[in-house]
Amino acid sequence: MTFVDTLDYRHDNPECLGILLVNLGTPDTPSVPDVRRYLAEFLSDPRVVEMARLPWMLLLHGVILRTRPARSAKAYQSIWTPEGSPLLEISRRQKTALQDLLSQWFGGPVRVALAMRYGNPSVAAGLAELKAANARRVLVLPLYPQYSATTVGSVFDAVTDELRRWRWLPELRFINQYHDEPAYITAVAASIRAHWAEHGQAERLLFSFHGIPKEYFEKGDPYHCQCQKTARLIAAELDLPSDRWLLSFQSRLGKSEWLQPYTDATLEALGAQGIKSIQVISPGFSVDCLETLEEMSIENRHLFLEAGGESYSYIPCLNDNPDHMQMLADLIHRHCSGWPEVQGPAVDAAGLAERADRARHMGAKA
Ligand SMILES: C=CC1=C(C)c2cc3[nH]c(cc4nc(cc5[nH]c(cc1n2)c(C)c5CCC(=O)O)C(CCC(=O)O)=C4C)c(C)c3C=C
Ligand SMILES: [Fe+2]
Ligand SMILES: [Fe+2]
Repeated sequence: MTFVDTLDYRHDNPECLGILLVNLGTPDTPSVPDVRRYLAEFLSDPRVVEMARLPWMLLLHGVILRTRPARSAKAYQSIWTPEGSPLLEISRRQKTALQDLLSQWFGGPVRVALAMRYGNPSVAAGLAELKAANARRVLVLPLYPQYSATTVGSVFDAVTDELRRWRWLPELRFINQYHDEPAYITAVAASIRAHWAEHGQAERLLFSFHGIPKEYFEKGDPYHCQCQKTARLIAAELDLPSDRWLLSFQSRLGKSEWLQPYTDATLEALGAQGIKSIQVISPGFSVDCLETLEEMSIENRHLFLEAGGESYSYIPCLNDNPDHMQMLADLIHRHCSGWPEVQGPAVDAAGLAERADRARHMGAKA
């Protein structure tokens, strides 16, 4: 076994705190070969598809990777921007904003790196960036508000698989979820209120979360419960009565049953029941991506309008808005408590409260 070494080790190398942000990942380009490469990595992950390996690999390589990439590439092409994939581009902006905030907040040097669970920049590259900065302590933040083994569990696997190869391990902490963080709930509720202020309130508000196979939930994945709680807390923060909002699960893949109710069927049913206006939001995604910009914003709009609905609006993810960045910086700050770089003159409670006020003010203007 050869390990990843630290050949430039010196006693007086300055240390820093490392923050590794990890999101799902995206193809390098929306071309069919790049989408196929990305899907092959994604769908080979046993956290994502738990089927027995041999039959699944035969099905994946024999059927799915011959058909799905063309369809998915078309969907990616419809959302691709001059800067590239929205998921990666917005994640980069989040990284820059968090680097700025945390550099001000922490008493010592801090380095924020961005990684994608599948595709690029890889988890190994993100960890290598932190290693090059001599991060002796690393906090991993998977950018998923709700825990699922398919997402957060898989980030843990990727991080630990890479670190198993290192000679000198950093101290490691791992954020598991933030589905009921008060500042997260408040930030999502504020984005809904801002949408209402501009466009008025629809008859229904639909919270749509990415689905997972129902079997995973039955085996103890807490994702379903955390989605329910997120939605309930946001509705409570908005004083929205229970008959005005609904929760559903989107993006089902394959033939097995996933978490119900499904978003597409819910929208069709609402249209058929005579509901004319709906606003939809996806509080399970940290940034806008294929699943929100194409599926929620374009495809599902057609379903609702064809079913008799008249007005459909998609409320964007929090992305890099200041409330969101403030909330994530605060989450990181708390999870780093006790580590040497966190102490020091840069942070005290009054300073933090003042910064929170400033960020809220910026958010109100944005
Ligand atoms: C087979 C299984 C899948 C499971 C389980 C799953 C869970 C899951 N995914 C997200 C977040 C995202 N998924 C995205 C795209 C995407 N998801 C799957 C499959 C599963 N996801 C596929 C095959 C794809 C690729 C696109 C396609 O071919 O349909 C994305 C968007 C990526 C982008 O580039 O924009 C996100 C984000 C969560 C949160 C989750 C479980 C909780
Ligand atoms: Fe997915
Ligand atoms: Fe539940």
